[in-house]
Amino acid sequence: MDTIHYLSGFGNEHASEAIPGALPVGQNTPQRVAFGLYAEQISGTAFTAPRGENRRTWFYRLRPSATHPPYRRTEARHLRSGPFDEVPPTPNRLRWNPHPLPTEPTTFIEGLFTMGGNGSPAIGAGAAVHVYAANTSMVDTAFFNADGELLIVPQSGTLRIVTEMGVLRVPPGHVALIPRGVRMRVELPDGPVRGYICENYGASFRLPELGPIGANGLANPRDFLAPTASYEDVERPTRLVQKFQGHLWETTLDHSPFDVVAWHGTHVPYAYDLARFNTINTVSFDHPDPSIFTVLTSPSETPGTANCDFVIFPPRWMVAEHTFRPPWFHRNVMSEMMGLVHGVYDAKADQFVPGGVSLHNCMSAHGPDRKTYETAVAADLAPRKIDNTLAFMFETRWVIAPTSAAMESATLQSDYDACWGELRKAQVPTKEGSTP
Ligand SMILES: O=C(O)Cc1cc(O)ccc1O
Ligand SMILES: [Fe+2]
Repeated sequence: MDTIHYLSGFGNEHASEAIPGALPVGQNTPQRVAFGLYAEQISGTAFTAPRGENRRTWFYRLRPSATHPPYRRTEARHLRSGPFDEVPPTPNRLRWNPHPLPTEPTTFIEGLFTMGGNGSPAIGAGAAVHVYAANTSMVDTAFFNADGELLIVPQSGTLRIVTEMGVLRVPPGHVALIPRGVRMRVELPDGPVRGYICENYGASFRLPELGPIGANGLANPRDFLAPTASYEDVERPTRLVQKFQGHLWETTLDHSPFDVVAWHGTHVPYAYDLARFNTINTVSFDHPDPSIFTVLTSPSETPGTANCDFVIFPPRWMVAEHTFRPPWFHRNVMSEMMGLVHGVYDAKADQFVPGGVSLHNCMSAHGPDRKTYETAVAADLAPRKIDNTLAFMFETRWVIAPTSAAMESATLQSDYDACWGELRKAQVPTKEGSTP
């Protein structure tokens, strides 16, 4: 396994050079950059975005990215983008089993399968949810997404993600955040992989405000790790594939695009170990709203109403007294797509399995399944650790429309509704005069 060095801190102005002296000091674009390197800026926000939001990085590279022939359209297989209008959005609760691992050689790009989404890259709002399943490393191939950033949640198998800024190692239980436009090559050092992706068309993910929680807690900035510069001086034909307005385009370079010798900036990829999440929850009674578990948020223009939140349900102690401890029954204005990295999710005793997906759209009634309910109302409320589990949710202000491929997939469960089917009616004492 290669040793990877990281820089710590979400949103920092990071700087890294693979060769001492490659990074200009005190300015971005010297007349002549050291070693004849090319200075090139990538921006992830408008130049004039407020300081706290502004994201951009300066690369110092062997060749400018501009040296490429035209792109041509290429096949997108099961990768889709907004507008999600293939099938009418459904108010029904849906759940899918995991996608099988491929039997044919399949890379990360070829193994992308879009489950659904909202908004579109054309309007710069909304998010798509993809799953991936792959068994082959990308070789002499690079990918970037012009449509938004990618939050990658591995469920099985480790990803080694080579980016323009350096290398990230992302096993299950960790996540990777790849900013819009940044080139990546996904390698599978330990064999086949499967996982989830939130493709965010809106404002980039950031740490949520902490309000009365204070200055520490939830995901702490220093646990987000950016790569250090490492470059390839490779002159071999390389396929460069991009997703642009929902379609895949490709061109062929005569060199590796991972030729950045030094860089500095804020538009950088991160890896984050979800075990570092400082989970905060009730120590008295009642089950708080799951916003307490927000790792990252993409805000919309409406305060407090996210374009998309990334929320996790990690191992934690349950201590609430005189409380129904699992997630309650609810109908939410926000729409929820969930996945499970491993273990059992505390609202679903059965059939929500690692690698699976569930969808509960705006106002669709859901909550604990029957078995969870019956167990929880009968439970002795000693402190109990929910352990060996990691579920998560992409929660968004807009309805998530599934793709036609997701609706037609053999992985779609036909009997999800049945998990709430046999909940017994409450027995209230008969009140005099209550019958018409
Ligand atoms: O539906 C779900 O399982 C997600 C969820 C969890 C929770 O603890 C409270 C509300 C909610 O939507
Ligand atoms: Fe929910």
